[in-house]
Amino acid sequence: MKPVKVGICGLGTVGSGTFNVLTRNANSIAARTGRPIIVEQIGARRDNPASDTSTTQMTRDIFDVARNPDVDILVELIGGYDVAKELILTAIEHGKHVVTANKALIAEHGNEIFQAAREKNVVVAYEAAVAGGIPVIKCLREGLSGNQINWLAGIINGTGNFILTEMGDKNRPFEEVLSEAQALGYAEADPTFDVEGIDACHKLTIMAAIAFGIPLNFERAYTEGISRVTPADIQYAEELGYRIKHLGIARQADEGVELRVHPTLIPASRPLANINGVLNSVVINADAVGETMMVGPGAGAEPTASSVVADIMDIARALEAPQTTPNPLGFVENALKSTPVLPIGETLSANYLRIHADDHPGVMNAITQILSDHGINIDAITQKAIRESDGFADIVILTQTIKESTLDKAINKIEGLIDIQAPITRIRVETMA
Ligand SMILES: NC(=O)c1ccc[n+]([C@@H]2O[C@H](COP(=O)([O-])OP(=O)(O)OC[C@H]3O[C@@H](n4cnc5c(N)ncnc54)[C@H](O)[C@@H]3O)[C@@H](O)[C@H]2O)c1
Ligand SMILES: N[C@@H](CCO)C(=O)O
Ligand code: NA
Repeated sequence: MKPVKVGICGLGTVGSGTFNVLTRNANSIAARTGRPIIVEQIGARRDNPASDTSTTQMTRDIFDVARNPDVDILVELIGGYDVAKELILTAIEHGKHVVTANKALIAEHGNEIFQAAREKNVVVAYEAAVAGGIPVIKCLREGLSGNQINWLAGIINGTGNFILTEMGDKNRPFEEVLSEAQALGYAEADPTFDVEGIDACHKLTIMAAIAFGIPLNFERAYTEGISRVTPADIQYAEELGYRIKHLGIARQADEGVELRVHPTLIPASRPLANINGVLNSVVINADAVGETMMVGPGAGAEPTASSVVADIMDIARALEAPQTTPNPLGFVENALKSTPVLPIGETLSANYLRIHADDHPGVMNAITQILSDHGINIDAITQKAIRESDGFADIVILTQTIKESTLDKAINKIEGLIDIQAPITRIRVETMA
């Protein structure tokens, strides 16, 4: 049988993992797709000692791969924006199908790339872009396609979850854990994407588009990272029966869609609160199925390659039995809705507040008075022992559900009190996730 020919661009962590899985499992892959899949060419700046590519055609110019008439599927694993986008558009222009793990590119330029693919009747597949090895794109686009999705929430950055877990369990310093995540191949080329929530927001944007049938809306999503979460917050949350996780949340609300990424207090008994280390997990709540949860490795060479290879195999099967090219978001052309993404101020949630305050009579009263003036109910309030020689103590408050913009006003007022050290730490609480 005529083989399906793949060109891999980028031979780093994921590129090398993909080469290894494709070659190691070649027999079982062929048995499943009906055609052998071979790596026809690799575009890379240098060899990678993790892969034996000595018998594979190599080029230093990745655009050779995009133009190679023998390549059926181009696999983009170089990362980044400009060159990766040009590479993918060139491959599409040459009639090639594309597989990518590049969530940044899909979230920010996917609308344009998908349009180009539609015009050329080729597939752009990106399972590896969201939650690494967890087949969550397939789950949303195929397995749950008969449902109306109500909300989804996920731990979708392995590096961030690894850092929060190690800081909480072993009290390890932030920088040390980040360096370890980089050495293990989990972190993005620019690790601020992991730490400041940008990577998670890319993934959330992609999932929300498939879940709600809306275009990719990265620039409208709200993003907050984990860099301001302290070991004290982790400990106080624990004392109140919560864990702090970095979540991406997409919810269908009455007036639009909520899209937000931020540290979140989750009741310790909820499944997502117990997803630790580099593991990712996504909970999906939908009208017919109810609630489903997927868990698995969200980063790393072979877990990510597992998804890249599955996309290659799907395309190989489609080449064997041609059908209408599937829309990358799973909705037919022109069926995407223009549902607005709600500004963060319009969203509702309960909140954890940590207020560093001068420890003298009346402070607690002044704070609770401001909250009450804004109609904010308090679920719990405690003053912690004085931690520092300045005589200041932490006051920890759990509010009931309130509109974000109302709480912003109250926080602003509290930060204006003379006895308060600004800024106040605020972490949203989710009990459903
Ligand atoms: N590492 C993971 O766990 C993981 C998981 C999911 C998705 N991703 C995504 O996969 C992609 C690749 O990530 P990675 O971790 O393998 O990165 P990496 O840095 O390990 O590999 C990228 C490789 O591409 C090469 N490259 C870059 N530009 C090139 C060019 N112009 N010509 C030739 N080679 C070029 C680099 O030299 C490097 O070897 C990124 O988009 C990333 O976001 C990574
Ligand atoms: N840097 C990403 C890689 C997987 O997308 C993470 O840590 O989750
Ligand atoms: Na995935």
